[in-house]
Amino acid sequence: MSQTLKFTKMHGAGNDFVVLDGIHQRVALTPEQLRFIADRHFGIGCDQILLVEAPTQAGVDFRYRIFNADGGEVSQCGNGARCFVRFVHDKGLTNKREIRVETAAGIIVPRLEADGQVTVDMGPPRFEPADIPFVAEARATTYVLDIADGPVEIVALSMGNPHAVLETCNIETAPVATWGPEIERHPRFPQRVNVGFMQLVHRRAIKLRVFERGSGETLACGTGACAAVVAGIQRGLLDPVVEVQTRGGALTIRWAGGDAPVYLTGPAVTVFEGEITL
Ligand SMILES: N[C@H](CCC[C@H](N)C(=O)O)C(=O)O
Repeated sequence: MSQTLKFTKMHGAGNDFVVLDGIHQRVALTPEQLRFIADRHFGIGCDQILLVEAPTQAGVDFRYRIFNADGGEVSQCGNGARCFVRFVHDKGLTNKREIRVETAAGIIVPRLEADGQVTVDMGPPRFEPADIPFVAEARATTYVLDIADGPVEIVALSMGNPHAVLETCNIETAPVATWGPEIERHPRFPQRVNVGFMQLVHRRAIKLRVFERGSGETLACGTGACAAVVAGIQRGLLDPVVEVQTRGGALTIRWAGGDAPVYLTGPAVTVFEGEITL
């Protein structure tokens, strides 16, 4: 039985999404159909598919589900959260400029700013290996991971999704294409991992490239930007407010440390509307 779905194509700093309203249309997609939608040659093309649903709990405005280009459902997407609030506001699904959104990783609070940027309370980072998840004897600030090219030092943490952050001295020549897929699937990350390569510019700016779990290298990764700044602050290398320069644009991350939430600010852009029959 074929289905025709209305969609909106959006991006946050070049991390691009197909956004589906699952409230006013029935959306039931298999992993194969999700992969087709994400395919940049045979489908629409995107890094992730975002599904807007009615909330399942009180005190929340919407539910937000995220699917990577490989068809797998995941629990958090920072750039997507910014596009989410722009979508529901522009589609008249809410007149609120700040909304509470239920995700598989917990509640997030995106807010439309007066200047058109969007700020998201992404919640606090989590460092316990079991929460990431990451196989380690005990929690540590950094870990040594054995890969084909030898041991590499990483910071491992969760922003509601798993992240490994490495430091590089040159973001342009960093081995994203080789170390990225190897670390993504490293056996110490039982649910795989997003792999960030961070170059320090100064205490209030970094450059970042991310090989994303389930999607490959993207032009920007919101939770990856959060994870990289948290890792830098944890290691005493960064101040509490940092500009993250990605290939798709600039994001701003704020974190006061400890159990404080991480705030992500950046753009959310609607590119076009369309329909697809599956
Ligand atoms: N690839 C991520 C999901 C999308 C995250 C990224 N697009 C963001 O903006 O945070 C994962 O598998 O956890």
